Amino acid sequence: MMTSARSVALQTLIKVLNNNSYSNIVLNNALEKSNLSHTDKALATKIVYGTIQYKIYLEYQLKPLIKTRLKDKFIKPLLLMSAYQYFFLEKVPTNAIFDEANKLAKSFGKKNSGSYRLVNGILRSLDRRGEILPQKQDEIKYLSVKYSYPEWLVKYLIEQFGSKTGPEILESGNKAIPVSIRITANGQLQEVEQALTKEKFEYRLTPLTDHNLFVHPGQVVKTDLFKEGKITIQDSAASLAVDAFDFNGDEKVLDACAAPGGKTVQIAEHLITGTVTALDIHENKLSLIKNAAKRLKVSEKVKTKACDARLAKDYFSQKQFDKILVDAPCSGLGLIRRKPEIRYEKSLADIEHLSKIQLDILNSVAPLLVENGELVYSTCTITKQEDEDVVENFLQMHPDFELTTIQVGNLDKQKMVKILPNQYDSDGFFIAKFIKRG
Ligand SMILES: C[S@@+](CC[C@H](N)C(=O)[O-])C[C@H]1O[C@@H](n2cnc3c(N)ncnc32)[C@H](O)[C@@H]1O
Repeated sequence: MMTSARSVALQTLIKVLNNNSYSNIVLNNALEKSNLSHTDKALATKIVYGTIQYKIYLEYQLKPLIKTRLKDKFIKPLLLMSAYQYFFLEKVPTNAIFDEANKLAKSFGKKNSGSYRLVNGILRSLDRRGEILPQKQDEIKYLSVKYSYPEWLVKYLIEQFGSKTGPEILESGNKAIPVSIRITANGQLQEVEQALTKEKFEYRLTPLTDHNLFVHPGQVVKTDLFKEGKITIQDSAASLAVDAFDFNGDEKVLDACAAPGGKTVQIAEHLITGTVTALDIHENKLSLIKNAAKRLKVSEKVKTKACDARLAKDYFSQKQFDKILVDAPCSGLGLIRRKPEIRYEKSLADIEHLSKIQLDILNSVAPLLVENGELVYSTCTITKQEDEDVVENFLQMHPDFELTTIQVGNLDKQKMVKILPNQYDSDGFFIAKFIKRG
């Protein structure tokens, strides 16, 4: 079988769309096995993620044109990825897309199966007809197809954020992601800027913080700056959660949901004699935290432990920690730009279920905090149930805790920080800070 960017994309999409395999794992395996050039790998990646991202839109375009049952399991993924290129890759000429689709249909299909003619016919009809969208009056259906999100999620975001911001959030989830790096305590802005310039990276400060830069191209992991722990990859909004603490440097800190350790190391950078205990429910993820700590040269300040944070109160004594971070497991709806599948995988039931876990974790760690200690709660989602409602429920259950205002990064002082993904070229993120009063 031939190996080309599109054949790798098709093999990947067959597994992802038919078997629900994880796109990043299947794609990385396929790319590693291939001998594609850097440019072809980039094209295969774009086609795979773009097709998944726009699946609802593409299915809507193709459905009226598919008049027979598609027996071969490669046909639907091939039609979807061809339609993706047709509608979204402006630089690729239509004939090239269709010729490639024909070649793939011939090579993936059984001999004399007619798949090739079927694919060719459907794509030619698509070209004759062009884009279709539902009536604008049917707002939910229209936005669902236009931006390719399930209808429940469109409805949910419109209800929460209104008819202006809701669609802006949907649109932002389809935009390309600029890679954000954080300059660590080992680096200095000027030094990092000089090294990036020397290595021909473009960069600019992020609007949210002065310690994060957007860099292009994003492959900074091979630079000495990264290897020496002077920079790390971290979203600018996510980097604000740790900024919400007021550190002295001698604190005992608990990071209750820590892997892969992005915030654990950030906490450790603020500590001189203090330590941070990093928990994660998945033991196999602890090595990620240890590796991050080693690279950032903070290993001696970081302890790791496999532990369900809902049971933390059984493992640690009361008032043992001066500061606690709960960067909770969440629906991740602030990360849609990075993870195209999230929009199809999550449901309202998941949001409800996660909000219970979040509250359980907060309840479990609350007794471990000293009087006047700081508890920061953060999520990379934007749902009220997982953000503001969890805060409110926690406050009701713990009259000894009070919500305190936060001033982080370049944002004004506010009661709780809610960053929407359409605002600052960052992930959607939420931060609340409590002080424990006696
Ligand atoms: C949002 S991620 C944390 C990201 C991390 N703080 C960072 O900045 O790199 C949430 C983490 O919580 C872990 N987790 C999920 N449920 C947990 C639980 N009950 N107790 C502890 N960790 C949990 C997940 O394995 C995941 O690694």
